[in-house]
Amino acid sequence: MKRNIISLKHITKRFKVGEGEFTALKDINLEFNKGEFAGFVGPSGSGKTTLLNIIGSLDSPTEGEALVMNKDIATLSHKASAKLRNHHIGLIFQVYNLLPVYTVYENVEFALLLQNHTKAQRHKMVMEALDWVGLTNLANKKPDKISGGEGQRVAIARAMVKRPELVIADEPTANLDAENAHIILKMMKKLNKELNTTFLFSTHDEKVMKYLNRIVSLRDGAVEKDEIIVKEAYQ
Ligand SMILES: Nc1ncnc2c1ncn2[C@@H]1O[C@H](COP(=O)(O)OP(=O)(O)OP(=O)(O)O)[C@@H](O)[C@H]1O
Repeated sequence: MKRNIISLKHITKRFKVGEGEFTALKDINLEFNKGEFAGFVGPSGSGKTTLLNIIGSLDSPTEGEALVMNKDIATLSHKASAKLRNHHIGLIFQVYNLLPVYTVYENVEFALLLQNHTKAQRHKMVMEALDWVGLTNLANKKPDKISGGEGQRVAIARAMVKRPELVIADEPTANLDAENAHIILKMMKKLNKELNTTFLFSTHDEKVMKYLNRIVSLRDGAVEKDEIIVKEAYQ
């Protein structure tokens, strides 16, 4: 059965620019169900990151209602939005943002420290997440001793270790070569199928688009097209 996980109604986002305002999102209406593997595409400046930031409760809309896992992003307190992110949303960015003084293991474990797990539970969860991305052998390495592709795989493990319902990936392949891009996309697709995690991307990358089950095209802050992709090329 389909379960709604994101409901965006009449979302508008305006930024103050000098004395005036810039409208980055204009009346966005979209619904996403649990388990979707979807992406926002569109030219630079079309509003992809702004929209992902609202869905990820990193920002709030100026107008409209954004319900994410039944939580109204516009009215969440600072503490409640941090809790939503810490427990239910995994974030992956173009830059991996690994903490350089910690090992791969510790970087992934970090995502669990705000939750109430014992050290033994954390160990099991971190090793499982590193296993998902094929990096258990690098657990004790520092980020400067691993490659860019491996760094992004650690970032995926860090996002997935708390088994979030939703993962937001903003241009996750932008710094990767084609081979590494396909490796991480296959990993994310596998996690999407096995754990039914919902993935939402922002991308310019044709390689990413080939994996998506749904492509929402944005232009000038509005939805231009919303396509469900029936045939899955890489399955
Ligand atoms: N904090 C801000 N203040 C002012 N304008 C902003 C702010 N954040 C974003 N914008 C503007 O909103 C528009 C949409 O930006 P956004 O980053 O969402 O686009 P994007 O589609 O993700 O672009 P890209 O593909 O280049 O990352 C851009 O014109 C941008 O300059």
